[in-house]
Amino acid sequence: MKGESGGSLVWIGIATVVAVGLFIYKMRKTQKEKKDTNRGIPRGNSGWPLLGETLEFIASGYTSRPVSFMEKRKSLYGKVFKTHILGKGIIVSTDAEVNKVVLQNNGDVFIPCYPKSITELFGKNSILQMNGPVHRRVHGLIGSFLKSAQLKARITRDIEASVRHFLSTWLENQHCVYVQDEAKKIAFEVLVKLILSVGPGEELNLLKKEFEEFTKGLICLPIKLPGTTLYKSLKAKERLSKMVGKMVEDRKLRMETREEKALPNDAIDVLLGYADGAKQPLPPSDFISGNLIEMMIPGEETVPTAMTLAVKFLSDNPVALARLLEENMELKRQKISSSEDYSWTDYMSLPFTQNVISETLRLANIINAVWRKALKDVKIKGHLIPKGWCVLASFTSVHMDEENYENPYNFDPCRWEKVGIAVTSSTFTPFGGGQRLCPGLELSRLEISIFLHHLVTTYRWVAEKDEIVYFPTVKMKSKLPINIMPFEQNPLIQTKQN
Ligand code: HEM
Repeated sequence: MKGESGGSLVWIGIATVVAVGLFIYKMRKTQKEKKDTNRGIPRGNSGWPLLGETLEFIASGYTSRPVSFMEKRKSLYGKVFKTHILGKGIIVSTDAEVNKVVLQNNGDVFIPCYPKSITELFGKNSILQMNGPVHRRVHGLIGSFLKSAQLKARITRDIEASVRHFLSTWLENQHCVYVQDEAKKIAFEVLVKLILSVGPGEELNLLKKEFEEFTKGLICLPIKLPGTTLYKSLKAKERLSKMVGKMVEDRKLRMETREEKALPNDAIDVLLGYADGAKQPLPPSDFISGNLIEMMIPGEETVPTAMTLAVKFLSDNPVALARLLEENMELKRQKISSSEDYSWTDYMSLPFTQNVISETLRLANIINAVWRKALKDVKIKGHLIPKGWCVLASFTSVHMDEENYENPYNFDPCRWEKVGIAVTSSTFTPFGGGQRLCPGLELSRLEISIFLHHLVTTYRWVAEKDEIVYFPTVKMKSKLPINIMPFEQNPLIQTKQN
């Protein structure tokens, strides 16, 4: 009896301490929030001690409406609010105008601030962590290379070759293929050729193997102990750096002995030309190889995801698919009758196809937001973002806002007919904006366009049931299996020919 009552007293004591602790914490929090609101810091909730609102944030990523976390807070506090996620107090903006100001004030007011696993893996030389003149120089070099006329003709042929090659293997696999895997094979091959001039073969396979291990660590717990994802990922990055570093060193030697200055052939040449005109010393090889490895990420992540989701949305929307097919068949017929090769412009001027790509990028939200840190106190539309705070500019919220898009959850490529081919605007930012606007924007559109053209004019397909998952990155849960049959059996085409 005595023992039991003693035990109860201990529990009552613990409960009292916890209750008093929580009361004091809540009091302090309320006082701090009042002070923050008086200063002009957006309203919001910092959630539980240490955890903040992280669990709710992550849980929303596992639902079919990942934007629900933002929507709930937007309805309580307005379009710009305060929260505490992933170990940081942050200000979230779901407002297109605020996002625009954040994107356009890169370097002097805002600098990128990414989760620890990403900064750890990318290292200090990453373009995502560069600022000021070095960033402008590297961004400019990559951007002009990707837009150069000489590259446009070559890359169009390279993408066509990869797409045709992989599509031709599809019927070998008992007519069932996983679109996500196939899209990764195509996009990685294209990008590695563009960046390192490495074509199909053993070297490419080894790079792909190491690269897959490396990207697994991009979003994971920041624990660097043997056996953890981050540790394995860092080891893969070391091996990749060795391989790519050797290619850079070989190229440097070849460049030194070359008499005439040639136009850059790949991204190695581009970054080795860093010092040209800028009167700066050549950056060390690990700077160059780190940036080259980083540039390969869209080959494994963003571009294949866009290709896969375009197939998913089209499979669910036969009317849009029929219009896409009609437009692409017309181009194919023209090319067959004139015996001309396809050009960059042929693919980029297919209006409905480009609208399908815009709508896919809007609805898929592959890069759902960018993270920035304020270098000084900044006031945007009356909201104070204090020095040192992070701001998350949510692209998903803007893309899924009824104020910006009618029936935002519908896949409707026709909505873009009113605005023309959308590149980027304050309410459409799949490729970011301002000084960090993605330099691979046009290349991505071209690649998706070539893939869709050859897919719809080569095969018809029936997609198996699958769903999109949004966390940690956008993916198809079962890699989007489809059952394909050759184009001749396509009833849509037969109708057209009759
Ligand atoms: C559908 C495909 C793609 C999407 C959705 C995408 C999206 C983005 C976004 C949102 C940013 C801005 C990040 C920020 O502001 O912090 C960005 C930056 C960047 N992207 Fe892409 N991207 C894609 C494809 C590509 C491709 C194919 C390449 C290159 C070969 C590429 C290279 C880059 C680079 C180098 C940056 C860094 C720019 C800088 O910080 O100055 N991206 N991308």
